[in-house]
Amino acid sequence: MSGTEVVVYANGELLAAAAAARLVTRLVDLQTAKGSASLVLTGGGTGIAVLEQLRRSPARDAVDWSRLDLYWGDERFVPADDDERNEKQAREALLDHVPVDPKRVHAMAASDGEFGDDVDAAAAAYARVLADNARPEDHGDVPSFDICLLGLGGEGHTASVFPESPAVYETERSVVAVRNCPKPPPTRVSLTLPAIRQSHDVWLMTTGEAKADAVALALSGAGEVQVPVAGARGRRRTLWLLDRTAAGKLSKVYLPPTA
Ligand SMILES: O=C(O)[C@H](O)[C@@H](O)[C@H](O)[C@H](O)COP(=O)(O)O
Repeated sequence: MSGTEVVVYANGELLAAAAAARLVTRLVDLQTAKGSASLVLTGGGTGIAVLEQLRRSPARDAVDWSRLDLYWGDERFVPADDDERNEKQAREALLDHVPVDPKRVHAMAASDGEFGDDVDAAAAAYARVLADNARPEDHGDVPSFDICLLGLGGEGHTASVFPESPAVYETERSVVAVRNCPKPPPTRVSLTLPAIRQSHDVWLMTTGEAKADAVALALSGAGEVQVPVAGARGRRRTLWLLDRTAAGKLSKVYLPPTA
């Protein structure tokens, strides 16, 4: 049974810097223990801010970037050079500045890629990428990601899994196409909650008062259909990294003791 932990930071910038520091430490520990590590990246302002802080970190290159397997939790189904692409934002923020192994960077297809505008084919192809990278000890078609980074929306979405959406009801497939997404761009590819739950660690990172209700609902036992982020749990650990405003509606038990 995984443990849920909540850490609250004074502001969003401190959250991003601290999350980047946590990532360096955790990735180095994993690589020391087992020779490699796997990390699922997220889109969104907080997720990209963490990558930017990681690029600027003096400890950045303690990570052996050549032994890191990189995936995405979701992707906007737009052309590869579209600024809305999570992959493009991640490359500009970090990946183009560190010596990752291109064979170990597993991006989701773009709408001008090999599948054209067929978002279902793009989703199915990514499911095959996950299956190809799963090992026997993963007991299925999805790797047991070491760390899955996720953001969340004010109505409780995570990745591109939205409340009451077809994606949130998916129990079999690991990756699905998302259409008419409430958050633009409207067409996306996303891991499903069962795939996210393959992760050893899930880190939920968010800031801002607009997220406070979703955070409080998810941490007070809300169901995943209405609050999908409530279903984003790690097998070993579920870590919530929040700024004070996003934590503003949590019961005192989660908040740091007042100084
Ligand atoms: O591709 C996406 O849009 C993200 O994966 C999405 O799930 C994001 O993480 C949240 O919407 C939070 O975004 P913000 O951090 O910008 O609020």
